[in-house]
Amino acid sequence: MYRRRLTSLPLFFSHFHQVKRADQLKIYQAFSTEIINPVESESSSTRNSPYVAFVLGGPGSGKGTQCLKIAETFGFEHIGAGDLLRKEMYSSTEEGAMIQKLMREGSIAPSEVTVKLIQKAIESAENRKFLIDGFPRSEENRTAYERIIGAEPNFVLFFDCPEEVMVKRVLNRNEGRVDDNEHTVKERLKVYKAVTLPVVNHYAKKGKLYKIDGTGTQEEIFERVRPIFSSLRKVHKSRDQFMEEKEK
Ligand SMILES: Nc1ncnc2c1ncn2[C@@H]1O[C@H](COP(=O)(O)OP(=O)(O)OP(=O)(O)O)[C@@H](O)[C@H]1O
Ligand SMILES: O=c1ccn([C@@H]2O[C@H](COP(=O)(O)O)[C@@H](O)[C@H]2O)c(=O)[nH]1
Ligand SMILES: [Mg+2]
Repeated sequence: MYRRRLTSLPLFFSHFHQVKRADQLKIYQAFSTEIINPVESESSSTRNSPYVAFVLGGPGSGKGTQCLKIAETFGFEHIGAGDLLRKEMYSSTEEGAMIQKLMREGSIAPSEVTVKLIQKAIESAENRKFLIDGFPRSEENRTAYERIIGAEPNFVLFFDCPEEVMVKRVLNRNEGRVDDNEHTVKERLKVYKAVTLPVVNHYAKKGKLYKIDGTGTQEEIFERVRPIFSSLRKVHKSRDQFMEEKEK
């Protein structure tokens, strides 16, 4: 009854119109944000389990920049997988040296290492709503997360951006990152196309992907992201109201 009532709410879809693509995948179009079969995952109905959005996109697509805005506006905890690994990298352990080498090469760290760091970050946060930025980067990362954490993400944001725009942004970043150079960016792009895009496709097929146009100014992009999170707020408000009524 509870689920039926929830799924009948016209929440996600009220300001999106449905269109059909040539490949017959149903998509929902809102401004320039594509929402591919959005569904509230089963696990999100458990009130105390963490609410997780993965944030994917190529190097320099603006994941970190948009995550900061989302976190500030909508009260999510921002976990940057790359940030966790960078912290580890400076820890002068053997693992740190291994991570530095991988980052310089633009390769992906072992799943066990990244997932354990993410797990620790989730467990030590008071917040229960998370943006996991830059993860999973491979199908193997994805299955390791599901196995270790025991859950799928509630949904996935994907910042879609042309290669030349991403490269320009990365090379202008100027934050002293070991991987912000022409050689590593090329390698990262290869890895992104070969290994990360299949993960994006996986979530599109599962109806969990929000594809966002990652071009334009930071503010323009955030206005494409905003309706997704505003809709979630409405979902949770309605759910809380429903539970309160039920408990009366
Ligand atoms: N819309 C934008 N227009 C111009 N510059 C941007 C835009 N969004 C982000 N930037 C800048 O581009 C650089 C890369 O952005 P950001 O770090 O958010 O990308 P990212 O997807 O997290 O990249 P990475 O995967 O390498 O961590 C940063 O210097 C950021 O300030
Ligand atoms: O899940 C992950 C995330 C990151 N890495 C490594 O870190 C760099 C930088 O990551 P950003 O998300 O762009 O900050 C990335 O190129 C990988 O080398 C990883 O291995 N696994
Ligand atoms: Mg980043």
